[in-house]
Amino acid sequence: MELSLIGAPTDIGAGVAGCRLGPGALRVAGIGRGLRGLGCDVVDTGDIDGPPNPMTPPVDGYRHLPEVIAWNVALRDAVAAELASGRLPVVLGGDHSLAIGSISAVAAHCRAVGKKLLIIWVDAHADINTSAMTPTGNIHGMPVACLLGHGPDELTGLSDQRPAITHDQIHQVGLRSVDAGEKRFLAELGISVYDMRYLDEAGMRRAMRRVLASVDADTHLHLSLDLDFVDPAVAPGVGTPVVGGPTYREAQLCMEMIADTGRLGSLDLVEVNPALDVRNTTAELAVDLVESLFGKSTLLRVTDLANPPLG
Ligand SMILES: NC(=[NH2+])NCCC[C@H](N)C(=O)O
Ligand SMILES: [Mn+2]
Ligand SMILES: [Mn+2]
Repeated sequence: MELSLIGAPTDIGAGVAGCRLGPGALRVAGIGRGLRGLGCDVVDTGDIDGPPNPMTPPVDGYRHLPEVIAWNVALRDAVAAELASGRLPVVLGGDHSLAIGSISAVAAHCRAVGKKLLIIWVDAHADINTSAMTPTGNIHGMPVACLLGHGPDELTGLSDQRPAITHDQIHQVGLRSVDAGEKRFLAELGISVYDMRYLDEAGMRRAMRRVLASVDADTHLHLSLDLDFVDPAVAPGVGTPVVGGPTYREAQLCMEMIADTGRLGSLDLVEVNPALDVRNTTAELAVDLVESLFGKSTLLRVTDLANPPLG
């Protein structure tokens, strides 16, 4: 597997500063070393560049819109370049607004090469706010809406077509903090959601079996991993923690089941906030999860799409 790490050191879309330090923390936690240890060919392309965070209040429902656009254009181009050279991009965020640029590039690439794109959005939040319904103006709460075509033109138009993706190309897993407007919008759009109630009742395994049911040899899986997905007792270094998340083991199972498909094509690692963390715990957790995602397992397991564990 040939991977490219792309650092995006910004918290431009978040309400709390700190995840601009995420790429450095993930490197210190050994993301490159961990992946090389699994036999991956890893190139660290360094950090992309963008405007500083002015920490100003929202204007017309968006905080830092021009700066969010600039970061996402730069990231879109960096992700597109790695995909074009046949490498799997691993975005080291940065806040979750970066998924707009990252997934816009991935969606265009999949159309160009004739692959089916499926996005697994693993998060405590739905991130599907619009300027009309956002309680904060923070654009890290809006990337899913933008990718589906609901948002400012500069953010909905970053792919080869608008919208970048359709509602049937995304599954959301782990949700437990969804704003009132977002609840209505998710239902109206018919988005596939495996919230904590579902995970409590059916378990991570059954949820992921459903998420991955349509995956075949032509599928490109994109994982957008917001570290606030995991319970804050395990992942304290995030800007918008929500109690009652998946355990370490449940998060690992989610990653292992994605790994088993062999179809992971791109990855966002976002919302690690070292300024709020405890001894880099959350970045180290992220590296652990990523290792599982790229095939680390306790035993030698032989798995394939037609023959998944436990049938
Ligand atoms: N990527 C995130 N951590 N998003 C948190 C969003 C929180 C809240 N729903 C908002 O729109 O402000
Ligand atoms: Mn979140
Ligand atoms: Mn998020």
